[in-house]
Amino acid sequence: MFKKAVKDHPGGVHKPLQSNFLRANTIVTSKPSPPPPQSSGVKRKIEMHNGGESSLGSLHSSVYFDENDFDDDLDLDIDEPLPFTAPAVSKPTKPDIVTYPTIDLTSSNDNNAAPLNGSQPQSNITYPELPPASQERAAPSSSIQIPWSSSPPSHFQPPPRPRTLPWLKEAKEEPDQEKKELPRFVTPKRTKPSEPWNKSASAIKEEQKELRREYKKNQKGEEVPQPQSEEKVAGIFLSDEQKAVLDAVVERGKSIFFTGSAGTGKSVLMREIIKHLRRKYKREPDRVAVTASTGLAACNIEGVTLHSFAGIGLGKEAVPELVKKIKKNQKARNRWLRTKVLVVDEVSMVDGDLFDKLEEIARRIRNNGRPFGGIQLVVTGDFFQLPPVPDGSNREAKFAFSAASWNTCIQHTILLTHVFRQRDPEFAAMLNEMRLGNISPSTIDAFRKLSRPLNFHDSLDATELFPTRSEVENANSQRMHRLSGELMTFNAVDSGTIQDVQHREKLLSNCMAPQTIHLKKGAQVMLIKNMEDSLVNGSIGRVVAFMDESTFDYYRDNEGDFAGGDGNASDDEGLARARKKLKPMAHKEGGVTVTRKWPLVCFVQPDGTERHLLCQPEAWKIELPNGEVQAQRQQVPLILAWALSIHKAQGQTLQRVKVDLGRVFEKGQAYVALSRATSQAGLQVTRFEPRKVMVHPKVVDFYNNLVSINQVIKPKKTGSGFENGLDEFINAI
Ligand SMILES: Nc1ncnc2c1ncn2[C@@H]1O[C@H](COP(=O)(O)OP(=O)(O)OP(=O)(O)O)[C@@H](O)[C@H]1O
Ligand SMILES: [Mg+2]
Repeated sequence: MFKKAVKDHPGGVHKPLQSNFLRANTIVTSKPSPPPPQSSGVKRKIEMHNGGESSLGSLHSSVYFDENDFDDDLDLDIDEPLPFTAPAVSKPTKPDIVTYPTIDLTSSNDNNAAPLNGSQPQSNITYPELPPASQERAAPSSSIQIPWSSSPPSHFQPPPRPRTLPWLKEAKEEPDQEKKELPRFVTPKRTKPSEPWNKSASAIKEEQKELRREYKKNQKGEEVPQPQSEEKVAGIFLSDEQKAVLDAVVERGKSIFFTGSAGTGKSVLMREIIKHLRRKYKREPDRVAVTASTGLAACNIEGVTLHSFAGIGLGKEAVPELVKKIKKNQKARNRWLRTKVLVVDEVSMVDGDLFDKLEEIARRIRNNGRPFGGIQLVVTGDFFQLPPVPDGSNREAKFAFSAASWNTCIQHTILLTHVFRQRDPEFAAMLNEMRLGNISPSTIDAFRKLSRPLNFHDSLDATELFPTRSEVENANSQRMHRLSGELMTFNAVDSGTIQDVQHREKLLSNCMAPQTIHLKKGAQVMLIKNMEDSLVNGSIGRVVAFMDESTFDYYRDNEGDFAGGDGNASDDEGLARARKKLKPMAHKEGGVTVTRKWPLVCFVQPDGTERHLLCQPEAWKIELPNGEVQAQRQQVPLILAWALSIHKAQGQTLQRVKVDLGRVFEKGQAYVALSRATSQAGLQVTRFEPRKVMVHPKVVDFYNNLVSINQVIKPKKTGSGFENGLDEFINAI
């Protein structure tokens, strides 16, 4: 069957390279290969890493090392841009690796894998006669409401305990919190903000009565009806292609690299995979290691960096030394021994040499000759986005797919094709051209037209994306200075098992939440946690007041839409009046204690509705696979959002974005910045120059050589999709 497919589609077949034995690589794509791009920017010198002498004897010498977790991706929010080098036109080279249609559809058992140094196993290849995947059928309609955003799975969980009225705190705990809708400090959706603080005295009295009634009921043990939050975080409806990857990873134990352009739901899928893997290994949670290339990306999925997981410090030494180092570190050694599945997010920033080192370390420490010591790899990222950070030496960074062991470790490469972020197919196509560095004149024109200022009829500005941290800080502090209100400072509470405060701070400095955040009324902020289905990581809003929980509770329940949204003087008067009214009542009922004030933020939804959220501290964790929380930060879930670094914006979905391409200097940066936008109407691009859209030629080669499953499977005459649905699709990978 496979031979037949190959015969029918000879162009789709490439010879595997650099592989000691055949492993299957299945690539599912519906995109035709783009022409080779013009390469530009700094030319990278690629070196192949020699793993050093790998005498096994040396593994047993006794050198003691501490666990040395260096996590620092501050450098990614680069301080100073590198000088821009004129683009050098490079001839497309032969790819270092070819992901090839040597599809091992029969092998579902990893135990069959041969040792790296073993002879080449017989390729046992069959190929199903399947029509190509129907993306249209597979994916849910792109016009459905997007119910979630980038955040770790725990953020979708309800808050730890239900809200009770402050003076009912002593009331007995609800026996089954899971079953209840859990309200948060959030107002219901409203289309129009009404006048604030317009509560009449009689209404207040009525409210007092109601509260007393509820209090009495509660004393009698009756259930107090809790205010219902309008909607819960919606369930996840994965598309068929996402489900296929999930199944291949969780049920079939495949080592997978899934990729796709920005907004194809890689992060959503990865969170779902992690959730399922955790469920699968719930009795042995340390079997699943969740890692990412950078501290920020790791923090976003509540994992650790790959360096931290490996216990290799900066990982500069040769493999034998690193192995010694790990063996002397009981915790790190155990991690290597216990791990069954290694999740790696944002792999585009993982250095290829590091990948090879880790692969060899895994085989040696685990004393297992299979690829990556038999560990199942679940890897995701988009190599057209940010590349590995150069390590400071003259050596240029090398992509993970250029690692010698990449092809042997990754059994299947799957390209997600349905773009969820941009519902407008024309805009999605423009971004895709940009991604591939192959921009047509009409697309250049269309991008140039986006230089006009954005015009929205609310108080929110577009978030400006900058390549460097200093530009971001300047832009945000200039805007803060223009605001006249009182400056409120929120300091994080940090904790964790790492006792060395400096080390812990260094880890936490990569966290999205800052140690200290200064806010004023009127400040534009971004929510950095998922709170409700419409208040998600990436939602942009404006601080309208600072208030304590009781004040918020009271007015949420009474008036709901009390904050006018623009932080003007009448709000202040209203707030003062409200406090006056609330105080005597509170004391009468047994003591509302006026606690700390938190920022009240008015978020404007894409449909124009407003939600108010009292932003109280949330937690960010850096957690090892065994559950040890190395570092934790509790902070209000906000950052200033007039400006954001491209590094911090990576992975985000933003409704209004402004990018000056004149400032962009790194490959992939322009694409990352522009692809955050959900629509052309919400994107302003200035100084658009095709030469600023820099794409690494090696990345283009890599993706060009991903062979479409459509190319090797002869479509059935009857239709373009898999006739028997998902099962067929899954069987094809
Ligand atoms: N199956 C799905 N159904 C509906 N919406 C989805 C689905 N998968 C992802 N989305 C939405 O699409 C948007 C982009 O998803 P996500 O951030 O996971 O993409 P990504 O591939 O990780 O993008 P990037 O490469 O930019 O990080 C998000 O708003 C997300 O909620
Ligand atoms: Mg993502």
